[in-house]
Amino acid sequence: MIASAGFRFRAAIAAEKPLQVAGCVNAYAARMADRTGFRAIYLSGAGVAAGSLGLPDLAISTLDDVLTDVRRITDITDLPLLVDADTGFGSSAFNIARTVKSLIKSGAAAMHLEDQVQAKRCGHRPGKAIVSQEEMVDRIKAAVDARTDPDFVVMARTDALAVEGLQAAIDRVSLYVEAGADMVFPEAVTELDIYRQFAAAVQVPILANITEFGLTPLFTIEELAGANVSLVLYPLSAFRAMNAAALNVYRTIRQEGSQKNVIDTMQTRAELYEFLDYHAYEEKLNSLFLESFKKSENE
Ligand SMILES: C[C@](O)(C(=O)O)[C@H](CC(=O)O)C(=O)O
Ligand SMILES: [Mg+2]
Repeated sequence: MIASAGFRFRAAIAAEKPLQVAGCVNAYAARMADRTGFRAIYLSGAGVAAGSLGLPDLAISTLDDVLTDVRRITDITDLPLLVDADTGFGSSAFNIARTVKSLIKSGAAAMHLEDQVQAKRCGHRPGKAIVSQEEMVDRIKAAVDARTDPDFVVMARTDALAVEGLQAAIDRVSLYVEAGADMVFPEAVTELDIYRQFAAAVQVPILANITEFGLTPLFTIEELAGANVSLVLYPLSAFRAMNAAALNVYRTIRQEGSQKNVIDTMQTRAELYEFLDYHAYEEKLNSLFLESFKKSENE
C-alpha cells in the first residue's frame, strides 16, 4: 500500500533540509514541478483566487473552489501537496473539521490555517486583523481532532508579526503548537533572525514564505538553513512568470499580427507532450483499439 499523503510530506521534510515547496497553480504546473525534482508542492490560496477564479485573495473563494484544484493536482502526481486553507472556510469547529476531512479525502498532505479574521487579506498587504489567541487555539484543536490520516499535517500560520509584533507572534505560535499544530508558518517575516527566534521558541518545523514583491526579502536556501528554517515556500513564483510571459504573447500578437517574435518564449509542442506523457497515452489507445480498427477497415 502506498504511504498516506501526510506521511509522504513528513518523509520529504526528513529527506531535504530545508524542503523546497513549489507553488503549482494547476495540475500541469504540478507535472512540471514533479519532473524538475521538487519533493513537495503547494496550492496557494492567492493562486486559486487569481488563477482559477480571476479574483483577488480576499476571502472570496470557497472550500469547493480549493478542493477542485486539489483533486486535479493529486490525481496526476504523488508529490505531497500542502494546501492553503486560509482561515478554515467557516467559523465553527465543524466547518474546520469538514475542511480537514475533505482535504484529506481529496489527497492533500498538509494544510495551513491562519489566525486572521474570516474576511482575511493577503499576508503581505496592509489592513490585516487577527482573531484572539483563544479563537485560533480552538481552530487548531478542531483541525487536529478532525484528522482521518494521523500523519496529515496541520500547520499554524500566524499573521501576528505585522499586527502585534514579534513577541506576541512567538507567544501565539507556542500556544498553537501546544494545541497540536505540527508546524509553524510565521507570515510576512522581514529579517532572517526572526525565523531563528521562532525556531528556538517551538520545537517543530518552521516554514519560510519566500513570496516575491512582498515584505520578505528573497532569502536563499543557505541563509534560511542557517536560520533553522525547515520548509521554504515559493507560492506564486512560476505563476507570476507564466503571467508575464502570457501577457507578452497577447500584446505581441495584437500589436504585430503574428507570434513569430515571441515563439522562442514558448514551450514547444514536443515539450508539452513530454510533460503530459502524451505518447504513452497514444500508445495505450493504439494497443486498445488499433487492431480492431485495422480489422474493421479490411472488412
Ligand atoms: C502564501 C499566500 O498565502 C498564498 O495564498 O499563496 C500569499 C502569497 C502572496 O500573496 O504573495 C500570502 O503570503 O498571503
Ligand atoms: Mg494565502
